Parts: sequence; C-alpha cells; structure tokens
Amino acid sequence: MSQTAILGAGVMGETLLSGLVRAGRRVDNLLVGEKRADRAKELEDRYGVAVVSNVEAAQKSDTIALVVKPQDMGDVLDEIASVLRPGQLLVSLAAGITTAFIEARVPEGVAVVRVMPNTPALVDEGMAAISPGSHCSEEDLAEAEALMASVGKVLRIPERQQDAVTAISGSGPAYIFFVVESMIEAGVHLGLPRSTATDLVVQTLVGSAKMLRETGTHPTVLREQVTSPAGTTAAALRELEIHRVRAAFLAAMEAARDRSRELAEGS
Ligand SMILES: NC(=O)C1=CN([C@@H]2O[C@H](COP(=O)(O)OP(=O)(O)OC[C@H]3O[C@@H](n4cnc5c(N)ncnc54)[C@H](O)[C@@H]3O)[C@@H](O)[C@H]2O)C=CC1
Ligand SMILES: O=C(O)[C@@H]1CCC=N1
Repeated sequence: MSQTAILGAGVMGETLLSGLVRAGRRVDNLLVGEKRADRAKELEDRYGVAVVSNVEAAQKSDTIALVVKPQDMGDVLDEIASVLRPGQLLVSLAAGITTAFIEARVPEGVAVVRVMPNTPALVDEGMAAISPGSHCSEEDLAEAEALMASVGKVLRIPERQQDAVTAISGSGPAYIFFVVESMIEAGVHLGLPRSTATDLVVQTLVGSAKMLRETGTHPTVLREQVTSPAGTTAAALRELEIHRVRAAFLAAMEAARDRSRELAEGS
C-alpha cells in the first residue's frame, strides 16, 4: 500500500483524513504534517495517525495532499521542495492555487493535480473536481481520483474551470447552509418553536436533494410541481423574485470566482 501525507490538517485536511480512515486506509499508511501543536495532538488522539514534520511526511510519501490555506502554500512548497523527487504526486486542495504555481516551486518530474473538494466529504457525499498539471500521467490522475473518491463523487475538468467550480461546489455548502439558516429563522418569525422549524427545514432539504438525485428531473420541473396556481408557493416565489434572490446568487458566485482568481495572485 502506498504512503499518503496530508499537509495541513484543519477542516478540509481532517475531512480527507477521516474519509480515508473510513474507507479502510490503515493509519500506518498515512502521515500528517500540521503546524499547530494542539491540533496535531488532537488528530493523533482521534485517529492514531502519526503527525510529523512536513519534510518527513513529504520524504516518506508517494502521494502528498496539500491542504493548507492558499496564502500558506508558497511556504509549505519552499519547505518540502528539496526532499521531493520525480515519481511523487502532489495533490493540492487549495482554492485558487494553480498547478503552474506549484510546478514552478518543485523539482521537474513531480506530478501535480489540482482538486476542488467540499465539506460534505465528511459524510462521504463530497463533490470534488480534479485537473491534471502539465507533467501528470493518467496513472497520477487516477491516483488523485481514487483519493477523492473515498469521500464522494469526482469529476475530471479542465483547469480553466476550477475558479468557477470553486464558486459553485467548493463554497456551495455555505450557500445551502445560509438558506437553511434563513428558513429556520423565518419559521421562528412565523411562530414555530426553533426545534420544529429546524426539523422541518433539514428534512425538506434532504428530501429535495434526494428527489433531485434519484429522479434526475430538472429542478424547474420539480419546482413547478410544488407551485399550485395562485397558491402559497407562487406567493412565496414572487417575493424571492422581487427581492432579486436569483440575481443575488449570480453576483455571489461571480464574487467567489473572482476571489479564487485573486488567491492565485497571493492576495
Ligand atoms: N473548508 C472548505 O470548505 C474548503 C477548503 N478548501 C481548501 O482547503 C485548504 C484548507 O482549508 P481549511 O481546511 O478550511 O483551512 P484550515 O485553516 O481549517 O486548515 C489549514 C490548516 O493548515 C495548517 N497549517 C498552516 N500552515 C501550515 C504549515 N506550514 N504546515 C503544516 N500545516 C500548516 C493550519 O494550522 C491549519 O490547521 C484551503 O486551501 C482551502 O482553499 C477547499 C475546498 C473547501
Ligand atoms: O472559502 C474558501 O476560500 C474555501 C474554498 C472553497 C470553500 N472554502
């Protein structure tokens, strides 16, 4: 079994780590590099995984997942570059960071794959989009695909689409949770106990998501099926249109895409 390192074990690094463990990966085939000592201890206690220096993790691994913030990526690459060797695979999960940025900082022959994951990977329902760098073989891409497939669905996409993907599925769970929060708050305004409102909204979300996936029916058709002529749903949807919610979603996702582009420039 090949050795995998995870450098940066915050929210997304732990999500990947826990998914690999759930998928049956033995912890002695995993190494973690994490800057914060308290966090390192937490992960050692929780998973029994060895937390070592970034250099040791990179040296001893075939595949190295880079899961630090985009702003920390340059430092981590500078730290490990001297121990990297051709044949190793770097899988970056950082928003905005291009494969060219990474390739410019590591020895030639080290393969790079860029991934945009999302947090539902924590419950094995992740959506990850992967793109190969310029020295990446089919075998390398398949390795990165298998890594992410342990926690959800994986799509192969051209790298030029990564900023848009980041805006849609990378940040996407936050928009959904924002809608959920807003609906729960509305339920409380309408006089429902908070726990009742929460149960109603969460199950409505899960049921609607399941309908989308299991029926394959277009969301417009599913929305129309709920919307009776001159009924309650039509009254609500008119308010959403008046308040330009559709336009707000477009503006929000354009802002996320633009921010992903800026992160590539290190800001
Ligand atoms: N949280 C999310 O929903 C998603 C995050 N990502 C990407 O994943 C990456 C990590 O994001 P989060 O996990 O949310 O951030 P986070 O801040 O929770 O985790 C980053 C971790 O890296 C550690 N770290 C920083 N510098 C380090 C170094 N030099 N060596 C070792 N560890 C170091 C930090 O101590 C921290 O634990 C980011 O690049 C982000 O763009 C991508 C998609 C979704
Ligand atoms: O907010 C962020 O920058 C990261 C990337 C996608 C989701 N979270």
